[in-house]
Amino acid sequence: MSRHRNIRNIDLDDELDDYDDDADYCGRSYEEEPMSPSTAKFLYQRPRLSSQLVHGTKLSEFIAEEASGSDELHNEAQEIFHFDEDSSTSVTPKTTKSHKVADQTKTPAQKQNLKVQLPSIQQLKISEQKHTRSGSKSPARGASTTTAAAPATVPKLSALDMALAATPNYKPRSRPTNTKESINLIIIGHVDAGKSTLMGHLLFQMGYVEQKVVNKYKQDASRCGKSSFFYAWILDETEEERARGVTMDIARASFETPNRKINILDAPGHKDFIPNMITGASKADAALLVVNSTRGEFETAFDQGGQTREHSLLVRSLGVSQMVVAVNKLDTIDWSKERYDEISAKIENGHVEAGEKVYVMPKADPAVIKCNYNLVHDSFVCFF
Ligand SMILES: Nc1nc2c(ncn2[C@@H]2O[C@H](COP(=O)(O)OP(=O)(O)OP(=O)(O)O)[C@@H](O)[C@H]2O)c(=O)[nH]1
Repeated sequence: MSRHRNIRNIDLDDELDDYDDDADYCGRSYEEEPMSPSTAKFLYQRPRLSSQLVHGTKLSEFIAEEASGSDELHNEAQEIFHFDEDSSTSVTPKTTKSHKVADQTKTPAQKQNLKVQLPSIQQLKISEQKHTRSGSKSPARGASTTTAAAPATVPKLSALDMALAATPNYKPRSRPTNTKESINLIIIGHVDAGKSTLMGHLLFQMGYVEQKVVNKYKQDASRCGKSSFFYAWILDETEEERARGVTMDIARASFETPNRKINILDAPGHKDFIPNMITGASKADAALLVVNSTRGEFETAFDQGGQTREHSLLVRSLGVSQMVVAVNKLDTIDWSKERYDEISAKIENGHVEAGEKVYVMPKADPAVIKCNYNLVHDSFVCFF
């Protein structure tokens, strides 16, 4: 048997009758179920609008009655709507199509009886008229905007004013007055050039690290067989970095000169940690390139695919245009002036061509370094 119904010849009236008969299709008909007296007393008895809106009733009176003694509601209604009760003009409701069809079937007498006169409202003024358009070409629209002007008593509040009013104790945050110029200085260079040692020693000489801390690092480092790294431990703080004697991530520290605050970003020199170095370089304002002057070491780091060139090119591409070069480990070349000149010429020729400002400065053994005091006073006069 086909499960499809022949809907072409279906009688819709019969179908609707059947639908009424099956009112309790889902179990029962709610209309037929008698309501218990206890339930009925909780039902809201809505007052009939037609009984209250008798001929000539003003909307303001209706609101006042509906409030039934509630002065607050009455006042609120009066604030929102402004009525002109002397007006003779009335507003007739818009009739829908179905209403028009129903009206055509009624006699004129019936129409007269059924006519409900709505309250006379000449002007319905809404405060805070927001929908005015200055560029409107319609005269009617322009006229309505002038009559709908907000009364002088209603203050016009912007969203910001209202937010500020909601937070009465709001005070704009003032910036601290003691602001030194802050410089992010990234320390770059080939692995084992002596970056962490140089910075650790600098911080110690400036009094940012206590003597007893350095003594402890000295003891612990020598116990681990890394005695020469005790200054580097001031910045290399993780267990793995100390055990391997290699900086793996950017280490941060800062010191202050009379006019500036210098934020040190000690970058890892090993090529495996180039991404970490780039992260630090992206925040840097200036760079300190540390080169190892030891014979063979400088050449490896500078010419033979080391990180000296790579780091300096990376920081330059990230917007760092000023760089100081510290020629380190001069003790290993017995303070040779020739070697120092050779290295500094190589560096200056390799960078000045690119328009960089490069300052090459000598750097001695950490134990005898003499640049620290002068660094504090913004002077790069060093002795070697
Ligand atoms: N002889 C001598 N050795 C130095 C000098 N500066 C640092 N060193 C030694 O060089 C080694 C490496 O020093 P680090 O400070 O760890 O070098 P680094 O550049 O920070 O190393 P990474 O961060 O791992 O790239 C350590 O054994 C230091 O003691 C120096 O001026 N002279």
